Amino acid sequence: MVTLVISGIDQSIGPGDIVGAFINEAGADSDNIGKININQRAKKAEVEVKWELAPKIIEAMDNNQIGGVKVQIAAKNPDDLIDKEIINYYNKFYQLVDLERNEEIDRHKLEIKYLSARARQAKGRALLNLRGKDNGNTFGHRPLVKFKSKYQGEKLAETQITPGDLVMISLNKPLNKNNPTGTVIEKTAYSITVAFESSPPNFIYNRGVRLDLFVNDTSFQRMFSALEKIKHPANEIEKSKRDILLNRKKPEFKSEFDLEIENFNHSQKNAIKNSLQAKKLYLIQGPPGTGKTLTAVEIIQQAVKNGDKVLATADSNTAVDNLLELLAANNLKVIRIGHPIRVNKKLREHTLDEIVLEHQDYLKAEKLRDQVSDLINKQEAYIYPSGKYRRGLSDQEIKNYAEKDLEKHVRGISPEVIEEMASWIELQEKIDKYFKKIESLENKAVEELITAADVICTTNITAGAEILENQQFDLSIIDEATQATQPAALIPYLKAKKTILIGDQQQLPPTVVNQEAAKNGLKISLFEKLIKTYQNDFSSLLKIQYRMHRKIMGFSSIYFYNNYLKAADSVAKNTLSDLGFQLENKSCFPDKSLKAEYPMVFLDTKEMKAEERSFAGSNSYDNPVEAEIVLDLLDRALKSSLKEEEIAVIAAYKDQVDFINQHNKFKNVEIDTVDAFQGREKEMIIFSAVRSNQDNNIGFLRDLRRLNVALTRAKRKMIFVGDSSTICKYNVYEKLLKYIKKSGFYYKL
Ligand SMILES: Nc1ncnc2c1ncn2[C@@H]1O[C@H](COP(=O)(O)OP(=O)(O)OP(=O)(O)O)[C@@H](O)[C@H]1O
Repeated sequence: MVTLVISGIDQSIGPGDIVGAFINEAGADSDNIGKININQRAKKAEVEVKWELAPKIIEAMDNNQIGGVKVQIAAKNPDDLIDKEIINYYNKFYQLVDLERNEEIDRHKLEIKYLSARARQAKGRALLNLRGKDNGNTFGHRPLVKFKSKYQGEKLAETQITPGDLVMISLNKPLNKNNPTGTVIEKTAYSITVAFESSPPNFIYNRGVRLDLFVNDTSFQRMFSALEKIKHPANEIEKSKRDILLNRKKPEFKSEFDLEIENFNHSQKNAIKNSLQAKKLYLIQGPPGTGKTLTAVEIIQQAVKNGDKVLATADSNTAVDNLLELLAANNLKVIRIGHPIRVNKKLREHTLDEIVLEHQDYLKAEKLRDQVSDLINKQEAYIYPSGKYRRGLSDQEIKNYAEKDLEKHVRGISPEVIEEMASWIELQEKIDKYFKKIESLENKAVEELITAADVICTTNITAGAEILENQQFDLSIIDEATQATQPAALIPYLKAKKTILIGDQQQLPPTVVNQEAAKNGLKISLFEKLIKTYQNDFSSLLKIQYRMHRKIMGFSSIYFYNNYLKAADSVAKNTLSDLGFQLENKSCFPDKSLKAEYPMVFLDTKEMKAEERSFAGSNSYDNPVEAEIVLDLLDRALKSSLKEEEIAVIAAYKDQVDFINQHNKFKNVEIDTVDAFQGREKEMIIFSAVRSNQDNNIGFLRDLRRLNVALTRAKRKMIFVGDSSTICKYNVYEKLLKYIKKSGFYYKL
């Protein structure tokens, strides 16, 4: 039941009139109507009606008459009229985003609250005793402030705060909710420069301000806005995309058309063609190295040829830049939107902030800015009409008195002061006009550029930025779609008539910090949700990969891709020997495992004492013996002519990454976690599984998507180091071991 509120009734109206009107005018049945409460004093009545009938009654009765009296009628709670499944979706994701938001805020706030300022500085997440100085404007006239130590010539403390981070500035009260936030755009040993969206409060120029790494709340607000659109779609596009999301409507195809494309393999062509023929939605699953980005760019190019306006997004700035680089190389009219500091330097010329600098209207606005600054200088010569001087006179009154050429004081203000204030006010009026003109010229320039572009390239979150608010697109294409949470991907999804999502649900899902949010569904990407419904009719799989030797690919193909994945001829047989890699034929284990003829290797520590360790208070693990094995392998490989840049070490746990890093002497060998390596590749990868215990506990190695990512980063050689007696108690790892024993090299240390 839904409660409807009828307003405007008078004393003559009783329950019978209401029921009668509902039956006669709205076709209701008396069974559909429940309790009726009339409040004569408030001239209102509350009536319970069946949910299905409520919209019909509102439509028929609002501004209609009951018992000859005109009434208004609406739902007591408008959300009650929305379908349960829509409200449930909205409520669920609203709560999950809220949990995530609070977790991020709490983490920072807790640390700010419980750590002393010095301790937080020592952790690298705060800088103390600073002093801000105006440093002009940059990028679209965002005010810039440069912070240095308040002690002249003193270096800043070591910090993890880097350009692109969001920081909060405070003076004595780091938890005050009105503290301004800004983006770091430059950092040197002596200074850190922050761009603000609007003029920051004056206190930041005091001595002794503090700068803290903080949360980017805008991201969360944009996700909330996208969710609001699910509940209240503002147009047909949002409504139809919402219905597809919730499986209330099928996406459909347009009529067939011929497409001539070269240089793409069969599965790519298929995906491109289907994507172009899809009316509202298409999903492309691209296993590692299968040309997802290249396929996306071809779709965009074809769509633009057909006159479409395209929004191209991904979750991370790096992935957006990858798209941008290819799009720009294909001579498309593309604009990158986002803070230039977060855009790769090579590609900054494509950012809106740079392109706008050449626009006629923007140049005009710049000239006006010069003129306005002259006016501001002039204004300084006059008395500012503060309360003390104006004594309650309004601007207009001051101007009127000045015109009268007064000879006497007014309210104790001398005629000279009145005249000065009037001059100040007149100049201010001119300045305001100039600024209005400047703003409208700048807005016009930005709008013209965005309207004229074929492709707008930005992150999922920034697709929700204000400057794109009124833009609608024919197509939005979301790369890396399995790494974005649903509320983030909904932002570009809801902005276009059609959306193509490209990703791989067999690789790592989005990062979610709040455990409850993760457990309740925030880790399930939009791609993963949609492919469950639309896999058969509206998705394609890319089947040829251009990265790995076929034996490196083999296990992943069998286990994660139903054996559909094939290695392109150009890579299928690539080994380390093609890189001029040579070994002396020694029988030590590193040499044996580095032999080019074995692309896939398992070094088993089960008979060694190679136990994992975990430090109190840490939920991470390291394994010093495995680390030593890894370092031996590195040493040998580099002595045998492999380059440091060609090798990476991936460890399953952060503590192991840190441990290996501490003992590694090769600066350019990258050592990192699986999660950090998603989307990357190297000629050779050494993987340290870390877990080795009596309880066969393998922790988050149980998420097999992590295993899939780890196994698919190497082009020519993949060495797996681990304790089979712990990890191979799990079926997949046992199968992996069997696979390597059969088609690679297995060695018991
Ligand atoms: N049809 C093709 N013919 C030849 N090379 C191709 C083809 N398709 C893709 N490639 C190559 O494969 C490599 C991987 O392509 P791309 O970066 O687009 O893949 P991806 O699926 O996005 O990779 P990742 O899994 O790392 O995200 C690139 O070097 C690309 O040039």
